Amino acid sequence: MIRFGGNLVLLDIEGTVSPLAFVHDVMFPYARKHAGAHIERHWGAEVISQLARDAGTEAFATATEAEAAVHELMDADAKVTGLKQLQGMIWEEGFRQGELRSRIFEDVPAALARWRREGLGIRIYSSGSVHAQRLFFAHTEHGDLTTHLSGYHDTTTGPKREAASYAAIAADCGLRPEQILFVSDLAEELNAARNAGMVTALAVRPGNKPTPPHEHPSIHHFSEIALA
Ligand SMILES: CSCCC(=O)C(=O)COP(=O)(O)O
Ligand SMILES: [Mg+2]
Repeated sequence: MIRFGGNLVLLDIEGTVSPLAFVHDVMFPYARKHAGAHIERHWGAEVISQLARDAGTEAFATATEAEAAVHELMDADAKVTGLKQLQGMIWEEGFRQGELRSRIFEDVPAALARWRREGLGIRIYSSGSVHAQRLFFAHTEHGDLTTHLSGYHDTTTGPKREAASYAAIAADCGLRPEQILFVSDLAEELNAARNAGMVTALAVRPGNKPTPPHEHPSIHHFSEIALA
């Protein structure tokens, strides 16, 4: 049990709120399958230029070349801004057409409601774009959960393994880092958050990869987070 005396819970998505398998076996394949057609429809858009920068080139000569770059970046599970924005745009179509519905762990809706009742702010920090995060929480198997959330952060704030990103989030929240509890499945992200001064907890969820030795308290269920 974690007794938290602060003001805001900051949550990662993959491996914390949602099973790793859902993101990797449903959402990523959906983006991969529709990338080519999406790139062709949005040829010339800023997201394609950003994608080219992510891929280390000035510009793509053809949509086929851009699609190949998407596949290569996705093979490496690259958490880069252009790819994440493009994925978000593709998922938007899936969510709106009812082909995608976010799978989240059973304890999440009740915990979000309880924390909000108790006066805690709840924000998300994920590599997925803010646009994708909003869609993800608006279309869950448990309904629209966005009413519980007070803010969203993605890689445009900074990489998730750098302390400066967490300092920037705290500043954006108008809070000191120690007033924020960050929950993630990755020790590297938690180390960065702790280096910025945040309180941390490792989410141990079914299907997560084993975590190397670390010094963060572990939780298996969000009911293990209680107000001090
Ligand atoms: C909006 S759900 C998709 C999440 C995503 O694209 C991703 O890479 C997962 O990263 P996280 O930081 O949530 O572990
Ligand atoms: Mg994660």
